[in-house]
Amino acid sequence: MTTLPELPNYGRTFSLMREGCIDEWQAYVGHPFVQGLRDGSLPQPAFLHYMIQDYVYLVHYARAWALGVVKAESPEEMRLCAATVDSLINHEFSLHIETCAAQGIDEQTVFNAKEDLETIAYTRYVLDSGLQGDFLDLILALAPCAFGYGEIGLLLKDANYVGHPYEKWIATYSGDKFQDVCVKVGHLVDLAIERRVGNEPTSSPRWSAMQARFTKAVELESAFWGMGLKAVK
Ligand SMILES: Cc1ncc(C[n+]2csc(CCO)c2C)c(N)n1
Repeated sequence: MTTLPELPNYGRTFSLMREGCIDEWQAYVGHPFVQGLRDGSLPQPAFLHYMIQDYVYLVHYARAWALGVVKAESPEEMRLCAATVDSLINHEFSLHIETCAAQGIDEQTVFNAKEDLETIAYTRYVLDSGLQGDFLDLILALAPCAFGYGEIGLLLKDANYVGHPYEKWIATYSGDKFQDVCVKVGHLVDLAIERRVGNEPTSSPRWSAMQARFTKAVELESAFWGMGLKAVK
């Protein structure tokens, strides 16, 4: 795995939280599944299993952003969450639907796929963060998804080529459109924190719980990659 020329610029919270769980973070973005995507050695059945579970993940992830609309406390927060729900449901499932369709699996079948434990654990953790907590708890559980795949996209970009077995996947996450989403999510998280805990968030009594919320989602991302690899063992 090559090292990043510099850290992606997804905002202040991203840098702080990433540093606050650097071991868990590196296990996530440098996972053997990601190495296999990079060099193309990941077996196709593992990728397909992951993509089916990831479709189910995205369905619940969209539900969690919809909960963000419910929990928002400013017009800007509400609009950003509503726009994310729209873009997830109406646009971002296409990579998954196309990958599965190429293997003869239609969308309804994927929608009804039996969930692996790792999928249940991660998605329900995120939803419960929003149900039990406030908007900030929810957004901190949602954030590692965007930031991590954004960083992975940049790490894998130079390994991509026409005809790479995972060309589309790498192109999706390293592309400008997705990188822009990460910047927007980063901005939303920074604003959400400023509004609720102020300009010196690390001095807030809430900081350690906030970091723990983020770190748990990072660990659940690693477990999700592990689920993909287990499918072929
Ligand atoms: C397990 C898992 N984690 C992260 C992503 C990446 N992702 C999915 S939707 C989206 C947009 C964020 O608003 C991002 C970054 C994924 N596909 N699967």
